[in-house]
Order: sequence, then structure tokens, then C-alpha cells
Amino acid sequence: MIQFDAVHKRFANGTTAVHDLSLRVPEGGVTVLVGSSGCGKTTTLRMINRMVEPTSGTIRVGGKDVTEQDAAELRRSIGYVIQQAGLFPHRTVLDNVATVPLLLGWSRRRARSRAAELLETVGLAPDAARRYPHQLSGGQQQRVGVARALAADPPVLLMDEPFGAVDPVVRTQLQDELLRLQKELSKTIVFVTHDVDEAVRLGDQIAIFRTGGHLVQCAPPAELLARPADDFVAGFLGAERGLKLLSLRTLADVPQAPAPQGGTWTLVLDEAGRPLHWATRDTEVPLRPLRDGDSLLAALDESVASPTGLTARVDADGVLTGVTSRDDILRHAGRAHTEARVSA
Ligand SMILES: Nc1ncnc2c1ncn2[C@@H]1O[C@H](COP(=O)(O)OP(=O)(O)OP(=O)(O)O)[C@@H](O)[C@H]1O
Repeated sequence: MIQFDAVHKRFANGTTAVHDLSLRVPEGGVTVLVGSSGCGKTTTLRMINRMVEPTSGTIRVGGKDVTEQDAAELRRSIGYVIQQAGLFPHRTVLDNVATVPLLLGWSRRRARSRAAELLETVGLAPDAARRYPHQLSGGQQQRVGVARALAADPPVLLMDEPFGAVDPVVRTQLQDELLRLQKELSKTIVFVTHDVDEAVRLGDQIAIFRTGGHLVQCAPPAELLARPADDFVAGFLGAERGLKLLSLRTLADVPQAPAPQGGTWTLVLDEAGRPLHWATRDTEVPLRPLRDGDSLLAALDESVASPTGLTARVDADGVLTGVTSRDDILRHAGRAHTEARVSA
């Protein structure tokens, strides 16, 4: 757990970057810091590993005051990922990842074998290990950055706009990858982003900052979206708060019915029972079958695109389990919104 108590940071030029910050970052979860440019997110992050020293207040990591620890040692025990990955250009990918274990005194062999294992964990092909950073795409470099930060298996990871410089498709893949890794590793992650959708997707809790380094609200995404503390938070979250909330709810509890027979549109299946498309006698419309774990937002999107207003649902093997109507999805969405408002 990371605990900020009454932390203040004023730079030598008189700028107050962080104002009286008290914040609890729970162990094993992702805390996302968001807010407009210059509101103190990076400064907050960098005070955790003492790249920036607070003017007053205390920061504890695992119960220990960071100022009472050797700064270099502290930094080695905390993973740090930045935008553009910040890799060493003249070292191979493998050596980049092995850097911290070597600094910690591991043998070259052990450090390299750990690095190779981690490259696989973050989804890079083995031949990437021998290349230099400039020979990789931006998304691949970010994966190396994550592998490097994980190399010494630190309990805490600091991530500063790690996916800010890649295109939206790669960004979504990197977010998926981080969620998958986090399920396995349960690190305590502090993640800085400008992107509200990224924050909602990744955060167990989201801390929203306002210019001048003021923390305005810190809450789980569903609570934040259902009950923003003030107009600033509501404005920052954007006009589509309701839809964002739907991205957090799954289809699991929404009822399904057997696929309709004999109407204008038929749901065509392959021989294993997997849905292929909707069809009339002379038209075919593609479909995207959804699973219980998919979001209500994806289900609504699919039902709007479907010529029948129905979403085809499948099990883990892709075999049809039933269909759900747009009305059922909307009814469930309305109930989920009411519950979120009441319980927040
Ligand atoms: N070394 C420094 N000296 C003086 N002022 C600084 C220094 N570092 C940051 N600042 C100022 O402190 C404030 C907070 O900066 P910080 O980088 O923490 O914001 P941020 O929310 O991370 O911004 P961005 O999203 O643009 O990265 C800004 O006004 C910035 O100009």
C-alpha cells in the first residue's frame, strides 16, 4: 500500500505542483491519476520513488517513509514505465530488460534468462531479444518498457502515460495486455493518463486532479461516473458518462431467449453451432457474437447494428447460447445506473 499524507510540492520557481495531497493507493490494485495538463500527476508519481522530493508531508510505501530509504535502492525496488519507453538505444532489448537485475547483483546468466522469460510474458517473439530498440515498433518498445519495469519483480509499478504515444488499436492491445498481466501478478500500480476511457478501463480507483495540484475526487470508476463530486469532475469525465458506465457492466445477468425461427431474418450457424451472420433470402449481415463477460456497451452497440435488434450470445467455445434483445439490454442498463447511483 502507498499512503500520501498532507503532501505538498512547491518547486524552486514558486510553482505549487501538488497541494495538500492525502491519498491511499491500495495494495494489488490499479490507481489511475487523471486531470488536465500540468495538474501535478507526474510530480505525484515521481515523489513515490523520490525522483522528486516533497516540500512537506509524508509518503509511505509498504508502511515505510520513502525519505528514510536510500533513493537509489528505493528506485530499484519500484518499476517505472514512461511514454516512449525510455529504453537505452545502444543496448539490445534483452540487455535493456536485464538492466535492473544486473544492478541488483544478479549473475549475467540469471538476469538474461529472467529477461527472456519476461519478453515472452509481455507478448514479444523471441527474436525481438537480439534487436535494438529502434528496430521495434512503438507498441513493441512499450512492451519492452513494461518487461524492464517488471524485471526485478517489484511489488510497485509506476506508469507515466505509458501508452500515450501509440495508435488507438495498439493502445487497446497494450491495455488488454496490462489487464491480463495484472490478473496474474497483482502489482500495486499507479498509472498516469490524460485519457478518461483508459482510466475507466484500467483503474480499480481513479484520482482526479485539478490545476494547482488539488485532488478533487478519488473513487472506483463506477462510483465516479454515477456520482461525480462536482461540475469539474463531471466535465472532465465527459458528456457520455452513462455510456462509460455501461462499459463497466457485463452481459452476464441479462436474460437470453432462444434464437427466433421463421421470421424475415434467420441466424445462420456453422455445423458446430457457432453464429455466422444474419440472413434473409438474398442478404447477409455480419454479426459479432458476445460472451457473458462482454460489456453492456458492446451488447448495445451490437444490438443497434443488428437488423433484428438482437445480440447473439455464445459460450466460451463460441457456440450459440441464445439471443438478447435491445430492450432487455436497455432495461438492464437503466437498472444498473439506478443501482450505481444509490450505492455510490
Ligand atoms: N522541475 C520543475 N520545476 C518547476 N516547475 C515544475 C517542475 N516540474 C513540474 N513543474 C510544474 O508543476 C506543475 C505540475 O507538473 P506535472 O508535470 O506534475 O503535471 P502533469 O499533470 O503531469 O502534466 P502533464 O499531463 O502535462 O504531464 C506544472 O505547472 C509544471 O509546469
